[in-house]
Amino acid sequence: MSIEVRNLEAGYGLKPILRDVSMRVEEGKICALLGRNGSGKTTLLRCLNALIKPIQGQVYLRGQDIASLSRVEIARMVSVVPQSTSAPFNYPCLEVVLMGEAARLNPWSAPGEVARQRAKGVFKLIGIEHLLDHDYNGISGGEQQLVLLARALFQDAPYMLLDEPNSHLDFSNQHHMMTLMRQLAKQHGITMLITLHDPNLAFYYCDEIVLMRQGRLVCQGPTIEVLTDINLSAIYGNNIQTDLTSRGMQVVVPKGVVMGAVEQTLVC
Ligand SMILES: Nc1ncnc2c1ncn2[C@@H]1O[C@H](COP(=O)(O)OP(=O)(O)OP(=O)(O)O)[C@@H](O)[C@H]1O
Repeated sequence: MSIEVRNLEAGYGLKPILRDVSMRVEEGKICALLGRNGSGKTTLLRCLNALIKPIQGQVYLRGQDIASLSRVEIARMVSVVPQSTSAPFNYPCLEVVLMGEAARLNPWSAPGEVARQRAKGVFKLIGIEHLLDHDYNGISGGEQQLVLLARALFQDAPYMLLDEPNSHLDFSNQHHMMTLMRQLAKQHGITMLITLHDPNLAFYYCDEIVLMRQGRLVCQGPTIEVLTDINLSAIYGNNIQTDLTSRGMQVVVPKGVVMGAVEQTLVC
């Protein structure tokens, strides 16, 4: 159940964004994709979900080249939590989550009572039962993100791609969700790729890190080995560094900030 990318070159139209990207994530691992805005993280996730066809190179899921799989076969294997929460539809949240069943249904059939009960179980797991009957477009951005996460969990696929799933979540929900993701990856062997902007979330919850810069993979490896000061400044510039908390936890902090006072101008 690994994900493997070999020598991938891909982009939009004739413009390549990703160049020579090769990586592998083993079953049950959570891998964080880190990189600055525009470095190609979302584009890579789109390739893994076959939304973008590579110019060169291959993506393998379960050892199968996804170019040989149908859309339905891919949808049965890959669930996605997209970056944007906006939707052209305005269904009740329960119906939005039930859409996660689409790839398993016969044409013109609808999810039955068993599926509905299972979907309600996912709402409970995430702690959003109160949203079941709300209209999707009538809830907050963070609540929409939790509903999309519920849809991905309900889809029950062996691969999960999450594009900044925390961007609208409050501090508590960010950690609740990442803890849940980690439990699911470990208990059910789900392989996850997740784009993050907070390297600390990667430190706490992810097994591996892929660092990207300008469409290229800079390095991949175990979190503790990759999130070094040298690698972080190669990606983000020299205004952040690693540090140890009084409890011995490794964290990433801005340089030159002491108790709310900026000692030096942050340099990007
Ligand atoms: N639909 C598109 N058509 C053309 N170019 C695009 C499209 N989407 C993204 N790009 C370009 O591809 C590059 C990589 O974008 P991508 O969204 O993959 O970056 P990212 O690392 O996910 O960024 P962010 O952290 O800001 O979400 C950027 O230069 C972007 O402008």
